[in-house]
Amino acid sequence: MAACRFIDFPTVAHRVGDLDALEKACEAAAFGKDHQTILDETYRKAGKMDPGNFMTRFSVELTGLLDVVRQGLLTGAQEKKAIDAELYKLNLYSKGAFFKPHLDTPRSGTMFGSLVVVFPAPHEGGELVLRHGGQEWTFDSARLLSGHSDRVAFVAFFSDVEHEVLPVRSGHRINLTYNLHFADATSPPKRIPPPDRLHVLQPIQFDPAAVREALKNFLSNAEILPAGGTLAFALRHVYPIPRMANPWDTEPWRRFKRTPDSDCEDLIRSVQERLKGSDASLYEASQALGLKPRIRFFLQNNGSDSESKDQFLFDDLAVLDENPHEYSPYAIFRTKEGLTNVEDAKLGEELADSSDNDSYASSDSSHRPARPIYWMTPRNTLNQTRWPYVGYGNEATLSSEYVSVCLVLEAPPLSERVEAFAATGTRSEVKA
Ligand SMILES: O=C(O)CCC(=O)C(=O)O
Ligand SMILES: [Fe+2]
Repeated sequence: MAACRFIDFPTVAHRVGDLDALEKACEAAAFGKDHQTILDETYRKAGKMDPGNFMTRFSVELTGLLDVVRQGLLTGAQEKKAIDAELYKLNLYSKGAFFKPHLDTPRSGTMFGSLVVVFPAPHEGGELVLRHGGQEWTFDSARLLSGHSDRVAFVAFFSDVEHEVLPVRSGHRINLTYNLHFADATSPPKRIPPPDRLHVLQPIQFDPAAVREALKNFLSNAEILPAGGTLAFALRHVYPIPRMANPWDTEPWRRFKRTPDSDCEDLIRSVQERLKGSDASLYEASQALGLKPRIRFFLQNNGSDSESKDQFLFDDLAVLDENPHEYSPYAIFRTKEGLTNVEDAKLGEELADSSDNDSYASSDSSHRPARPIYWMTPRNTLNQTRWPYVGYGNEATLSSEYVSVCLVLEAPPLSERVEAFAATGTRSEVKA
């Protein structure tokens, strides 16, 4: 059994002897790859200590940091939810240590992000570079902490943000990492206010008021879908959508399987309740504008014949008999009820459209015209699950079906929506 130690970070950070002792006490850090934990110094070179092997007086709750993180990362209903920071590791990077680009794999359905708190041991280099959606940010703890022995530097990010620690050039970079979870709904949020004069800056897409204005201006433009239409937005963050390793492995979906007499977890609702960051802002902004946003499943197919290229939006998984064969993805998703057959369309090239949902919804989707949908943010694979199947045409070919979740808005015709926007408070002007 490993010996337990008491670590006082602010002092250890400044006493060279303590730092050396800490370094010796750390183990080489491994990392997770393909469900295995491996040690590879070309990928990650750092020391680590597991939380069972040390104690510290530093409390992420008592510093008010959890509240700051909640306000900075979460919006809308999410922001009011209690979150927990689960201490994950102590990391120590000495000269030459680094950690190559990776994602922190969520370890449960409640985990949504990571928090890194860096202590004021002098160091140079060791920048944490974060990447998401083609953008890049640098968290330079060395610069933030330089000359301050009474500070910690922190960064929090969602689980779909790739990150990397650049090599430390001198000194020691010591941090604690935490897994961020949504806490059990029954436990009230820990209300510890952030310290005074601590300002949290939010990117604009996290601000529901700014998103609402942008969406309102866009839809007030008389050239945009004057007859109304369906707008779809890919979600920008990762939600716990079960993945299917192979077509026979439907176990991950079992808890969403509906039978005539058993209730099950509602996947759409659980995604909607977990919306975060810009996804939550968009949902909230659309609601505030009276646009009735919906999280829906989007199913597509890469088969070669035209029928199998069909795309659908739907809301619910199938109600199935208690028959083991019915666990097939085909049975789970092809509900054949409430499917809306859709096809990609481009703004400015709209067909005579109708905001009447029912004319496109059908129990026999192949004989109805496809409803045009306008993708406002490019489709991505963040919340997609895929399974292969053998398609039969002239020859048997291997095809795939994909299901993802997205946010869908039905824009009413121009005059109606402008009227609705006016009723939501602020005036909007129709731009010709
Ligand atoms: O040391 C850091 O800043 C990040 C560590 C990290 O990415 C991890 O432990 O997964
Ligand atoms: Fe990480």
